[in-house]
Amino acid sequence: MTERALRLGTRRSRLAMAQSGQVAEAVQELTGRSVELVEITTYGDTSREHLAQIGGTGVFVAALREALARDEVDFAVHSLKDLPTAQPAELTLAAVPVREDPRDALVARDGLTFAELPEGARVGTGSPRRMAQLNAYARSHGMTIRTVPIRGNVDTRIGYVHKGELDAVVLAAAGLNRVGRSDEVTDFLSVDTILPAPGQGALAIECAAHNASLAAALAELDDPYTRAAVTAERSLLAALEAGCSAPVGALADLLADGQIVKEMRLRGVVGTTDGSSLVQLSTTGPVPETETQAMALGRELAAEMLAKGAAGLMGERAL
Ligand SMILES: NCc1[nH]cc(CCC(=O)O)c1CC(=O)O
Repeated sequence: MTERALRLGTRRSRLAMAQSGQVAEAVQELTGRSVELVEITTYGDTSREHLAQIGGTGVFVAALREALARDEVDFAVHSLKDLPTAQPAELTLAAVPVREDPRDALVARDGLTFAELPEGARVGTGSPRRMAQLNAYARSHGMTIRTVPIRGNVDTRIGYVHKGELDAVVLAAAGLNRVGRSDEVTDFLSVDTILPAPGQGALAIECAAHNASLAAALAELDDPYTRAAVTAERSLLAALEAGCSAPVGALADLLADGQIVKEMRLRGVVGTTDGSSLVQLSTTGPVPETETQAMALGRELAAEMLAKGAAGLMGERAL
């Protein structure tokens, strides 16, 4: 008996197709079953409103999840940073593969780096997190930049620079890599300066909770360190009671002594979009071995950030 093809639900954007295509190949290799891509349009793809105005989290994710719930597809691939922090009981986060480059990247005219941007440079980003940190960095380095809210897919955003409408745009390095446009990057923004969104650069592979055999097969693609890191980052986000459009950056990484992994570090930042105030803190702990431990690391840092006034800085977000 030949088993039917596995149906992978995907958004139609170039980025979604690229990441779904890569996962489809890996799953095909793993299971020996063919994988068919099923295209699904989400509200986040069709709306021209600014992401912060569409409101709530998960605009890119909801339609894929509905298709999973209706059994129209067997599994779905999401950008982990687009996933709401609450996991629905009927779905399993079957795998979090090894994370790609988590950094934000600058695509600027004339090959400019961020430090080389001229006085008053117009920098496009729709992300309050990026605005807050870019403006804070500029302030502390005596630069003046103007952040300009934009949205759209990778090609649209890069287009603003090529058409001369903006001096630069900021995008996730991982997204540019996945669609084969990393050659456009003129500067990679260090995570020491600009913390990425929780989960940035990581993928989430989700299937129905009742489909235990598929979940077990997909789990082969899981990377425990990436999963622990993104779990801590998302736990921080949830404990701050912030969503994916909030000005929150977070990154967990491993601290090693030579080859020996010693601890996990979690860094977090919250700020006002004008960059006038930031709360930026870091904590370290033993490398989490369970989801509970990873979540505790995130909650611990959130409590410290809230004690330093983080909540007051998130109030202005437009929802
Ligand atoms: N918010 C949209 C989004 N969701 C995931 C990525 C790509 C990178 C990733 O997987 O983190 C992007 C584009 C961007 O932020 O530039």
